[in-house]
Amino acid sequence: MAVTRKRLVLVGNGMAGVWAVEHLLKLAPDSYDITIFGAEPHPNYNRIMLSSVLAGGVDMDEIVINSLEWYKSNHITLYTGHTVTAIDSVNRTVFSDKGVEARYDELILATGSNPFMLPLPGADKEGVIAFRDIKDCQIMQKTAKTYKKALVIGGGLLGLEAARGLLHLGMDVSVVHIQEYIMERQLDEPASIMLRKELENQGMKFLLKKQSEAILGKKRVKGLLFADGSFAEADLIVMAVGIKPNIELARNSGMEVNRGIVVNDYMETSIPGISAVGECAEHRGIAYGLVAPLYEQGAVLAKRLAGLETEGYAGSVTSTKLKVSGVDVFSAGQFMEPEGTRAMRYQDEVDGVYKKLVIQDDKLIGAVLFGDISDGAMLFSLIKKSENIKGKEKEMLLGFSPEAGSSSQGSRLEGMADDEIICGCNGVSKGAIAEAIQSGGCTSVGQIKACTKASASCGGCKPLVEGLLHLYAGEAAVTVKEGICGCTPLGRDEIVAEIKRMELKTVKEVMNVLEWVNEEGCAKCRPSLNYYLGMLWPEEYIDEKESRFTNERYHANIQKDGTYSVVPRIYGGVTSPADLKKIAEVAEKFDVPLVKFTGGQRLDLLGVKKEDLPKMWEELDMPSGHAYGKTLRTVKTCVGSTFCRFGTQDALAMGIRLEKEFERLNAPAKVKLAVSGCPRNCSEATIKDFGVVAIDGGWELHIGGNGGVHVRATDLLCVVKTDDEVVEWASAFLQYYRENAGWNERTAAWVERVGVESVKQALENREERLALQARIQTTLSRTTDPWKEIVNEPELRKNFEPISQSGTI
Ligand SMILES: Cc1cc2nc3c(=O)[nH]c(=O)nc-3n(C[C@H](O)[C@H](O)[C@H](O)COP(=O)(O)OP(=O)(O)OC[C@H]3O[C@@H](n4cnc5c(N)ncnc54)[C@H](O)[C@@H]3O)c2cc1C
Ligand SMILES: NC(=O)c1ccc[n+]([C@@H]2O[C@H](COP(=O)([O-])OP(=O)(O)OC[C@H]3O[C@@H](n4cnc5c(N)ncnc54)[C@H](O)[C@@H]3O)[C@@H](O)[C@H]2O)c1
Ligand code: SF4
Ligand code: FES
Repeated sequence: MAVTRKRLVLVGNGMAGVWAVEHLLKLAPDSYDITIFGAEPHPNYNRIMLSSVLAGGVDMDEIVINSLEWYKSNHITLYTGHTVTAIDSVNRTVFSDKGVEARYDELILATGSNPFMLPLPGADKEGVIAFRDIKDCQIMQKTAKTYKKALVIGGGLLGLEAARGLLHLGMDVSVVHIQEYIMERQLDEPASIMLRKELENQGMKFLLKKQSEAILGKKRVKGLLFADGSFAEADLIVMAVGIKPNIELARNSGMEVNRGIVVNDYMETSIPGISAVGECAEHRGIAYGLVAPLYEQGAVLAKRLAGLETEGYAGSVTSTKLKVSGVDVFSAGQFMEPEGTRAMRYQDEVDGVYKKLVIQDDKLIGAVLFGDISDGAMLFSLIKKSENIKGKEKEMLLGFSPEAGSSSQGSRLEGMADDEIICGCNGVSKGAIAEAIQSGGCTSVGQIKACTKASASCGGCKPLVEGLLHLYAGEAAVTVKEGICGCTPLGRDEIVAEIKRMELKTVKEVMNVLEWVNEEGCAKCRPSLNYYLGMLWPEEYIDEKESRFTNERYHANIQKDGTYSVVPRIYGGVTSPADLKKIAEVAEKFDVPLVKFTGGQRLDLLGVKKEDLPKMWEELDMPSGHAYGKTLRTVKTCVGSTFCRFGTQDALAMGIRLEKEFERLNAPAKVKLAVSGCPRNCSEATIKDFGVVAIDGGWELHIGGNGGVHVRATDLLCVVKTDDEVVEWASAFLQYYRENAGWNERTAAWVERVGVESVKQALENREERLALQARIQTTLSRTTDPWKEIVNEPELRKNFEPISQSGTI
């Protein structure tokens, strides 16, 4: 006997509704005759990816999720370009604006949201648009061909992604934001400031604390007037100031509505037979504006419509990732430290990294990451699981260690339930990915992406997808080599080789010739190119100061309160009464709040105002200790044979000689040395990048050590007899590291990656060593003391003057 199918009508051919239908078809393929109405003239597409279309990463035809063929093969009647204008819930019928009527047994409303348009005088002028659909995207692409100036109102996720896209299209873009800092709904102040600076580096401008008052122009927009009387020119205004759920149809049909269409845990509205899902739905007082919740809602709805048991929808914890190439920002859960919570922060201005974790009752409830978001997906999973994290807080803040990380991540992934969502953007569960690997034969992230769509949108889930690949494919997993950042598919070695081969001499030239995706580059590639060019062309390359981080630009370490610390060089940790007096006098004169000995045997003057830096350096008249940059930091020594009864060699003289030899050396990452006068090793030389330990009749030379978060003991490189040999080997090692490591790669990670044997082999031939030594000498001969340079150069001193209102720290 033929089964009678029920009639299912979906209003809204967008991501939420069609996903629920797709899921239903999997659970109960023969239960319903399905009709879909969509106001837009397209099949269902990935709205998220409009940002990537605008920014040039993806073509419009690549963002279609369900082709017309899909609707056909699933026997779905599709009415595109039809807006449903009325529902007769008594006779269970819907009516479209083009005269189509459709009867239903079950009706799903998935009408999404409308962009909120500020009701400003002049908002109806030509050139004033939102950013919500394909049409808006096409208008922006067309406008950029003839017009120059764009204003984006709203510095939230959407506004910033729109602004980045418009920059890519060649427009001059300013973001008008009502608050003091951007993305305040997702970020705290430090992360927001770091983000703004990075976007400014990419060419975006900001008008902060601006209340828009009127849009000026005749037929077409000419500019925007602000409440403070100021004015900004514009040929295009994009409003991105939030969204409001599209509830008109529901309201007019007598359904209970609030901000959204009110639904219960089973996505049922107040009228029997009518459900709502996605951005239009309000569940327990929340109407979401992201895709991840709609997959969770859609799964519950599909189960119920399929007649299966479901626990119901309990609400979603959300995370966001800004989709701007070259900028890594992540935010999840409650990031603003509500009462009864404690926060842990990590800020590294040298590498441009900021992390904040918010903890309540030993559970992670929120996180903000900037610069390094590789742990975002893992942290988000912990937030969702509400797992007890006592004792693991530091590991989480400082990053799941690369060595231990794979195994600890592996066990975490193993412990995840099969239905846990790994890719929030595309609703892909752990089980679906595992199946793609185990049954589908996927052996790379690319194949998993093609097979399941996981990692195809914002890319935030990629570390987890990679983790699952390694977990289930083991040695068969193919890790595809990645570019140094989102601006290029080229890796470090290819870039260095091309710079050499084509004799590229400036950062801009490298970006142009090697076809960077972002013309301006990003916080990762700009400083690394600056380093590679300086390393390859030491005699002609002029360092690009703007490619360096704050600390290296100001030659002082920025502190959490925005002041700086000053560390003069004290060779080998040996000072004199005269120098100590000078330091004390300067500290007193400039009211330095704290004077402290560092772990590297120097004196740190903390809490110095930026404008005082040049005057202090002038009065100190000592070389910079480079306590801030990717360069030689300190050479720690013990007293050695000069005073110690165990000492076999003069560790002090050796330490001072090495520090004088290599001070100011530019390196891929910071470099620390130490010299001990006997194997008791009081200067801890075996956790330094280059450690020298005296033995009877000579020196042991050690490499690749590290203290800090991921402690690594050194490997023994060789044993030498004379002091000159120590310097020769140290020179050769440091230059070989400079020429072969990736930017920002400490010697410990580098030695681990390439293997100590390969380093030994590269250095064993004396001729090679001398050639390396000659090259490091060339580099060192070009360096100057940065403090002196600034003290003697009035133009450079100006950079330290107090900042203007829109200036940066
Ligand atoms: C540019 C952009 C980038 C985004 N990036 C992200 C991101 O990175 N991550 C993230 O999580 N979220 C992102 N979002 C948000 C995400 O796209 C939405 O959360 C998601 O699309 C909501 O899906 P929905 O189906 O509820 O609504 P929609 O996608 O808006 O779909 C609703 C559909 O219903 C149609 N419709 C409305 N009323 C009627 C009617 N009466 N009759 C017929 N059809 C009707 C509409 O035309 C629309 O096509 C982004 C949004 C935009 C605009
Ligand atoms: N990467 C992503 O996850 C992503 C990307 C794009 C859009 N989206 C989603 O799309 C939706 C829309 O994004 P959105 O950024 O418009 O919404 P939003 O509500 O997140 O941000 C709007 C921003 O506009 C600012 N604003 C409000 N009124 C203003 C005014 N008069 N002048 C200047 N600024 C003003 C607010 O302070 C806020 O920061 C959101 O739900 C968002 O989550 C997500
Ligand atoms: S390392 Fe040896 S020489 Fe140096 S202080 Fe310690 S015991 Fe003395
Ligand atoms: S979470 Fe965005 S692509 Fe997977």
